[in-house]
Amino acid sequence: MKRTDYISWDEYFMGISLLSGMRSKDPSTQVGACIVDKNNRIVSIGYNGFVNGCSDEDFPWQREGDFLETKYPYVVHAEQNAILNARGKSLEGCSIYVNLFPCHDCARNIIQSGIKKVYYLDDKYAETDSTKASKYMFEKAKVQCIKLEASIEKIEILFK
Ligand SMILES: O=c1[nH]c(=O)n([C@H]2C[C@H](O)[C@@H](COP(=O)(O)O)O2)cc1CO
Ligand SMILES: [Zn+2]
Repeated sequence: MKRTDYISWDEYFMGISLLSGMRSKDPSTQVGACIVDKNNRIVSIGYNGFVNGCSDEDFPWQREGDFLETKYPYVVHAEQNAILNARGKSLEGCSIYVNLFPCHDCARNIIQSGIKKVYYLDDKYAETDSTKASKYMFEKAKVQCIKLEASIEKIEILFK
């Protein structure tokens, strides 16, 4: 008889996004993204981090202050890293799993890459203009946004 406590596809892919987000050095918000094709094959993964060549030792993780002294001009968002990590492979008809609702810049890139579904968990910036713009564009571009209700509280990964 088969196991009954196995994780669902949604839990698996969102779990991979959350695990990828654990690689992020951002002290305030860790985001992970996992792009999956129609056959449930993982096409690409990413998390938020500074651009190549810009070391975490030299660049600031600050949120406030002079723009150039904050993380914002230097950090690549998880969704965009996932899209770029696909290295030009077609993402047409794919889905993206991301633990935080995408900002307007990620939304533009998601739409242009041909991704048709966005699965997310948290929408903590729902009140911002950026998120409002994302939702408006997703709606117009017919990209479906699906909030995954946490069916399980945690997934434990044991190394021993
Ligand atoms: O779509 C997104 N994808 C993504 O990777 N991020 C990252 C960029 C930053 O490192 C962090 C947001 O930082 P903060 O919550 O401190 O403003 O999350 C943020 C968003 C949306 O805000
Ligand atoms: Zn973004």
